[in-house]
Order: sequence, then C-alpha cells, then structure tokens
Amino acid sequence: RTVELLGAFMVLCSTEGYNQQSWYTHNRNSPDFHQKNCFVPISEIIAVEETEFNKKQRNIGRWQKMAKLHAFTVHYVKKARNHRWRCSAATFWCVDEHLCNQWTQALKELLEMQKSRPKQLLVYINPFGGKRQGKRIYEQKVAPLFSLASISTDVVVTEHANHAKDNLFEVNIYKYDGVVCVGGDGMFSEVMHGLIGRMQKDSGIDQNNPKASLVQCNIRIGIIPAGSTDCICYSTVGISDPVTSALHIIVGDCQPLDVSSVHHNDTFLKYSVSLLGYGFYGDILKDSEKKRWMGPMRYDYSGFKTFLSHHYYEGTIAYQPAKHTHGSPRDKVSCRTGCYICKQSEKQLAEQNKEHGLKKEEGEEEWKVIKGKFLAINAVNMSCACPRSPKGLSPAAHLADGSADLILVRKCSRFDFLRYLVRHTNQDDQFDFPFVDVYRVKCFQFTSKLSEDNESNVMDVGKKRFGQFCRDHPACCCNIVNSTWNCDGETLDSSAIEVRVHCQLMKLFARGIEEDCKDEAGHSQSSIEQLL
Ligand SMILES: Nc1ncnc2c1ncn2[C@@H]1O[C@H](COP(=O)(O)OP(=O)(O)OP(=O)(O)O)[C@@H](O)[C@H]1O
Ligand SMILES: CCCCCCCCCCCCC/C=C/[C@@H](O)[C@H](CO)NC(C)=O
Ligand SMILES: [Ca+2]
Repeated sequence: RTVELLGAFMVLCSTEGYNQQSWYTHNRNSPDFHQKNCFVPISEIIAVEETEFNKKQRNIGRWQKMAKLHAFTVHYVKKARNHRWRCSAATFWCVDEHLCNQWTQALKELLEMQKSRPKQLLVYINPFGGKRQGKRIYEQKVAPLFSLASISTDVVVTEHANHAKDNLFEVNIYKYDGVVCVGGDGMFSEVMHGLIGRMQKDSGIDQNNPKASLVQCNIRIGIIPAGSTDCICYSTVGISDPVTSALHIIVGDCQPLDVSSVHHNDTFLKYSVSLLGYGFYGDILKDSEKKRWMGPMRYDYSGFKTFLSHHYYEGTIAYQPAKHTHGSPRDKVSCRTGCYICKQSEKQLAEQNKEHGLKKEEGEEEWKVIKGKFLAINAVNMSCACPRSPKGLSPAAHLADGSADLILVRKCSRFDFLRYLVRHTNQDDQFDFPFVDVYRVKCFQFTSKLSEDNESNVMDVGKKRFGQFCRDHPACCCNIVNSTWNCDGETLDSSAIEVRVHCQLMKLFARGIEEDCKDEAGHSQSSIEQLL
C-alpha cells in the first residue's frame, strides 16, 4: 500500500488552492502534480510522530496569524543514488485537531500491521573492526534511527574475539526479532556461527556430520558495516553504508542466504557465505592477519606481496554440478531484488521440506574430478562484490539459489594473473581466459598434493622442511607447501576440506541489490523537499 503524502494534505509553503478549513488538495490532472508529489509505500515509512510547534515554525508566513495548528511528521526512506538510503521527513499541518489525530492514528495503525518489522534486537559491536569506528558509528548513526522507529535493543560491545558467538549460545535468542552485528565480514561470520550453531544445538543436529540436513535459522541478521572489506553487506545491499543498512533493518527486509558448511574428516570446521579461497586469497589473509595494526590497508600491502610471490599449489578438486538451478556463472544474469532464479530454488526447497527432507542421495549423482596446479581456488556463494571490486569475484552468482561458483585459476604468468585481477575492477569478463574455469556447484572437495602424499604415508620430514624453505623464499614459486583457506576472512586449519551448500540456511535484514531506479526516486523525492 502506498500513501500519497501530499494528496488531501496541506503543506506549509503551499499558497494556491489553500483552504483554511481543510487540508490542501491536489488536482491529479494539473501539469505539476507529478513533480510536486511523492509516493511512499507504507513499508518504507520509518515512523509517524505528533509534532510540536516551535517558535521558528510559528513565524513562517501566513501561519503566524492563525490561532492553533496541529501537525504530524512522517519519517520515510529516501532512496538516493547507488543504493544509498537516507531518512527524510515531511511535516503536515492543519487547524483541525481531530483530523490531524485521525491521520496520525491511521498511519500508526498501518505501521503496526507491518509484521516483518523488528521490535527487539540484540546488537553486537566489534570496537576493533576496520578503522575502529564501530562504537561511534552505532551510537551516532544507527541508535537514533532505531529509537525513532521504536525498536528496543540490548547492546553488547565485544571484549574479545568469539565473545558474540559464545554469547549467542547462552542468551534467550528467541525473545529477539533479529541480531545485529556492527563490524566487518569476520564479525558477521561470528554472529552467523553463533546463531546457526545454536539452532542446530537446540534441534539436536550434529554439525560434525557433513551430510546432516541443517535446521534453517529464521532469526534475521542485520549487518552495520564497520569492517575492512564489508563484502557481505555490499553484496546484499549494494553499498557499504551504516545508515542504509539500519534502514533496511527498520523496514524489516528479509533476504535468504545460502551457507556452505566446511568439514575435514567428519569434523566441522566453519560455515561460509561469501568467499572460500585457497591460494591467492588464503595467502593474502594469512599475511594480513599479522598486520592488523595497519587497518584496512593491510589487504593492499599483503595483496601486493602475495601477487609478487606468485605461488601456485597442486591439488585435486572433485565437485558435483548444481543441476537444480537455472543459471550459470557466465550467463550475465545478476541476482537482484526478487531474483527469479533464487525464487525457483526457494520453491524447490519448500517441496523438499514437505517431503520430510528426503534429499536426493548425492551418491547417485556424478562427481567431476580436476587435478592441477592453481594460483587460486575460489568458491563463492554470492558475487563477493565490495568497494574494491564492485561487480565481485563472480558477478552472476546468486545469494539464495543453493549453489556456489567454483573458480579455478590455473598456473599462469604473473602478467596474465594481473590481467585477471584487473578485470575484477572493470567491465571485462574475468572468466574469459584460457587459464580460468568456473563451475556452478552444490558441493566440492579439495585435497592438496601434499596431503594426498601424506595420506599415502609419504611422510618425508626433509621434504616438509624444504617446503618451509621455499615458502619463505619469495623468488621461488614452487608448490610443495600448502596454502591456507580464507573462509569469509578467517583462516582454516586444514587444507583438505569438504564443502556443501545449504540452500537459504539463514536470513538477513536486506532485500538484495535493487535494480537502479535513481531517476524515478531521485526526481519524485526531491520534489517533496522542495515543497516543504
Ligand atoms: N573485542 C574484540 N577484540 C578483538 N577481536 C574481536 C573483538 N570483537 C570481535 N573480534 C574479532 O575481530 C575479527 C575481525 O573483525 P571484523 O570483521 O569486524 O573487522 P575486519 O576484519 O577489519 O573487517 P573485514 O572482516 O570486513 O575484513 C572478527 O573475526 C571477530 O571475531
Ligand atoms: C591490480 C589490481 C588488483 C585489483 C584486485 C581487486 C580484487 C579485489 C577482490 C576482493 C574480493 C574480496 C572478497 C571478500 C573476502 C572477504 O571475505 C574477506 C574478509 O573480509 N576479505 C578479504 C580481502 O579476504
Ligand atoms: Ca548461491
């Protein structure tokens, strides 16, 4: 439902058509009607408040001659360029107190009917993420908006790594409509592990079983970006902006998200929603962890260093193609708000759940096996767009289709690898290289050459030492040692892993990236401000 904000209302500075006894009304057929009007869906109204007159307002134009005025203010979402949202306000005035109260009441009732809006949130703030601004960002930009929208919060400022995760196993999470994390991808990962882990624990599901059907988590997570990469926020909202994210939380948006589980030898390691990267991104992360003091700059420093080292790694990948989804990584169909491909996967998931979770046995489907020498192995559940790479590592990956895009970058020259990296920043196709392959998969396994050799009992201490020597020697590109897996910005201890995508395992306070509608929105919404 939409409210035509100015239709049937009077506005402070309007002169023509003004009637002292009632609201100012517009003629829909007049040429300036569409320029002077703004349509705001009820779902994008933040709050409605009774408004007191102040001295300044009382002195404006003809109103100062009037005895008593009544007013209310509508705070609403104003959509600006590049997916940025802002809070805007329109104040409506009249002489009829009863009419004013009726409108205020009616709008408040409509807001009450927005059942997907959160009323009570649990907030975790990482004070040390990104540029260490998390606390300030929350207090100055987010808390006032939550308070305006009458959302009550319990706020925890974390004191150490895993504080939020551990806390989520102890608190009564069911009394909250959502959990908000203020920080970067690592902080989000912590909160996600806490929530998914808690859901499985409460449902008696063993996370160590790689084939377990995990219980969906219906408590939404909101991300207030205050980290270094903020890839998950950027890929699900279209921008890394705390106010925009706070407004998506307030209006109660809901975006399902695929989650990959990562296991090693029947032991649960981690969940991943964005990047699971071995080789280039694993090495960057490992190096950058030692340089946290540099803040977000550490990724540039370690990125450059890792690029120069040009290590490649030998191993075997086995994967099962994602046959259930309608898209492919190179079809250039981007995942956008209300994505058709993700909707189809949602339907399939609902049907599967109806059949008591009887999933098709994976043993029946074929595994494809690839052996090789790789500079990078990246599995992404979403595009992994971020300010550094606005289209991401896999621009056509979907947020909620139950699949991941597996990108294999084989051994190539430094120059070719640079050309590949540069294509993450421009409009050229980063998969259009003979040394790059991409597959849409529902699960995969990776074993490094080194662990294969170890498993076959070739435990040669001398070889291990030699491996260490080569790693520390930047000029040498040999591949005897293992890389590290970068799992959403956290390192994994094991290189041999088994990964499975769980379709729409969790939900975010987001709506995916909206198709660009800046002209329409920018135009209509600036006009309401001109009028006021
Ligand atoms: N109080 C704390 N002290 C130290 N570490 C913390 C604290 N709270 C959370 N952490 C940890 O800090 C890590 C990094 O935090 P966060 O993701 O917020 O920032 P970032 O690494 O700079 O950003 P990004 O992940 O986007 O690159 C997280 O993995 C989290 O576990
Ligand atoms: C010479 C030009 C090189 C440009 C290379 C640009 C490529 C940037 C792509 C960044 C993708 C980041 C994917 C997200 C990973 C996050 O999970 C993680 C934690 O925040 N961040 C990193 C950097 O590992
Ligand atoms: Ca996906």
